[in-house]
Order: sequence, then structure tokens, then C-alpha cells
Amino acid sequence: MDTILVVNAGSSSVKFQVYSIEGEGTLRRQIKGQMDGIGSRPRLRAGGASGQSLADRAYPIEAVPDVPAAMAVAGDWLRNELQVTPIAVGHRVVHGGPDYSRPVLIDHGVVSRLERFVSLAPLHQPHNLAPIRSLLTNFPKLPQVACFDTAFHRNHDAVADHYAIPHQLHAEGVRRYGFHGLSYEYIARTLPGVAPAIAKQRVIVAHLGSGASMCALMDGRSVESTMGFTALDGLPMGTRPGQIDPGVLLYLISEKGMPPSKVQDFLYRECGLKGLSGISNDMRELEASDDPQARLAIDYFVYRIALNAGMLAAALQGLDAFVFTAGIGENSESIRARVTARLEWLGAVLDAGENARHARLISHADSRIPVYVVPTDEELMIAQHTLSLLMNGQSHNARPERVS
Ligand SMILES: Nc1ncnc2c1ncn2[C@@H]1O[C@H](COP(=O)(O)OP(=O)(O)O)[C@@H](O)[C@H]1O
Ligand SMILES: CC(=O)OP(=O)(O)O
Ligand SMILES: [Mg+2]
Repeated sequence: MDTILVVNAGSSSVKFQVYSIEGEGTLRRQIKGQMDGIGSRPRLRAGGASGQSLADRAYPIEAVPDVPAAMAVAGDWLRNELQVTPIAVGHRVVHGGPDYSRPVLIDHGVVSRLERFVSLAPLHQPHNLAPIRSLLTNFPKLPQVACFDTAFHRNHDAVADHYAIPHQLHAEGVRRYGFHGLSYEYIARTLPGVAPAIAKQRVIVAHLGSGASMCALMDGRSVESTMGFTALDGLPMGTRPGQIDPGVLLYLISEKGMPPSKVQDFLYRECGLKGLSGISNDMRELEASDDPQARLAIDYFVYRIALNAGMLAAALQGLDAFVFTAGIGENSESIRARVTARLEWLGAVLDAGENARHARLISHADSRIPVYVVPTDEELMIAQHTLSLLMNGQSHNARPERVS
């Protein structure tokens, strides 16, 4: 069986899927798994084609302290216990910079170009590139495809793509890229089936995971994102602050004597839900806590989502639907209820019963705009891009080598 392996390293999780290639370019999912709770409660879970459990293992926090460790555990499991030998590997790569507006077949030149963006996505890019480099060395003929979080946003209008800084910096790549593009692309492609009436209209999608952002979709295309040059801006996240006055950074540097590397660590690892609560970056732990600081962190998260919804509704000049997705958006009844309550002025009214049962449509029949929960599938997007590059970009090549 010819298979494609997909690898998606997030900030608190490593997700992977294995697809078989059936007949004329259709994909069938064989394995779906993830190691999540990295930095809090690491757990490897995976299921097979019909949803049967293939693994459910908890690890002590010291055994899987970070994303590379999670990647090694998941890789060993796929290789040694499931004997997965893909004919191609698709990777999520968070930053494609100004160079990449679509997925690309990887070679050493591509890797060198992507290395330039490591400092713009230090939580992700090193972990995205490490398995690519290792496979390139060990299996040089194995096709690998990079699919970018930034690509879906690359057609923003100039006003959404610029900061108010001298033009030269924009020319050298200091732009508002936006991230989570594979997730938004999947939602945009899914909406015509889920909600045909609004798929071509003005939709805000809230990707609320460990990293969190929101995207304004018009006719299925991204017109605005809460994230910018890096995945620090916009909403508060597990360990990132979201929007912050740059004056705070000047204060840290000039008054507290923080060197740049410390400022980077602070912004990517010590802020957000973790920094504000002083307890955890994991929403499940905050929801289970009655500590007032945990409550403040959740209040702040909800407040900032609602503020940013106002901004995106302004970008869209109105709103026809709202969509929740990703770890928190798909699973937290309470965050969805609290955010929707703050969107009442935009016409959203929750149906508490439907929200409690995690229905696809969670707004009330009287709601002016529908509110949906659409589970995202970045890995399927990556698999589809990988297959289409294999078929169209590679068809003249010899049969791809297997990983063994
Ligand atoms: N049942 C749940 N209730 C609340 N939050 C949840 C639930 N399940 C997962 N989450 C939260 O989702 C977040 C992880 O989302 P995910 O999209 O997997 O992140 P990432 O891909 O960025 O690593 C964590 O904050 C986690 O606590
Ligand atoms: C870009 C980003 O923040 O990704 P993730 O949510 O997977 O951490
Ligand atoms: Mg993610």
C-alpha cells in the first residue's frame, strides 16, 4: 500500500496522519494520532481507519519535555510498532516568508531559504525543519512537501499586509503574514458542504488552540488575520501574549536589561495563559482550577477574542457567520458560550443545548448569524497538497523511494 505521512508540529502538540493513496489520486486516512499536552501532561493517542484505538499512552512530563522529544516518540512508534513506510512526507511549515504562496517540493535550497525564518517562528520552524533535514539526509529520494501556515493569507490587500513603518522594511519582508493558514484553508473548503448559504459570505473563523488566531474570510478567501509578522500578535495564547504595546518590550530591554534572547524566550514561552495564570498554558487545567488568576486568564482570553471579532467584522464590513475550531474551539463548551455571549451585538445567539452536545451548528434558531463548530484538519490539507505535488510536480520522475 502506498502511503503519505503527514507531520504537523504545533506549539504544544505533534499531530500526524498516514493516508493511503487509492486509485486515481484519492486519499484514505489509515492512522490519525497526536502527542499533546507537551509541557503539561504528555499523552500519545492514535486511531486507525475505522476509528479503533491504536495507542493511548500517558508519559511523565520529564519523558516528553518538548516538541522534539514528542516527535521522536511518535516517530519511533510509527516506524517500529506500525511499520509505516511512506512514499512521501508532507510537513506543516509555519513560516514561508515572502517567498512561498503555495506548497513546495523540498530540496536543500528550499531548506536553506526556510532556515532564514527560524527567528520569526522559534516555537515552530526549528521543529518543522528538523525532521525534513533528517529525512533529506537519510532518504534523499523520498519526496517531501512543505505546506505553509502563511500561504493562505498571501493575497491580502496592501493595507492588511503593511505596518506603518518605512517601506524598505516591507520590501525586505517585514509584513503582516498571518498564520494557521492550513486550518483556515481547510475550513474555507469545508464550508460549502457544511453551510452553503454562508460559504461565499463574510465569516470569522476563530482558531483557538495552543496558538490562537482569527481570520476574516470573504467568499472563502482570507482578507485579514489577527496575526502578523510572527505568530505572536493578536489573541493571547498558551504561552504567547498576543497583542502587546511594543513599549513593554522597550521597557524590558532598557529598564530590566533583558538581552534579545531573553525577550524572545519571554514572549514565546512565559506569557499568555501561562504567564497570566501562573498555573498552566493548558486551557483544560485552567478550566478545572478555581484559582482567581486562572479565572483572570480565561476572562482575558474571552475578552480579547471578542475585541478582535469586532476588528475583523470591521474589516469585512459586517458579519454573516462565526466558526469555532482547534483544540479549545472544538472542545470547550464554556469558552464558546462566553465568546458567543459577547458577540450578541453582532447578531449571535447561542443554543445552549446544541453547544453542550458539541453540535456543528450551535446558534439558536433566532440568531441573526449562525455560529458553527467545525473541527479543523490541517493534516488532510497537507496530505492533499502533497499528493497533488506528487502527481503534478513529480509524475515524470522514477517511483519514489520508501522510508524503511
Ligand atoms: N476538552 C477541552 N476543553 C478545553 N480545552 C481543551 C480541551 N481539549 C483540548 N483543549 C485545549 O486545546 C489546546 C490545544 O489545542 P491544539 O489545537 O491541539 O493546539 P496546538 O496545535 O497549537 O498544539 C490546549 O490549550 C488544550 O488545553
Ligand atoms: C502558528 C501557531 O501558533 O501554531 P500552533 O497553534 O500550532 O502553535
Ligand atoms: Mg495547532
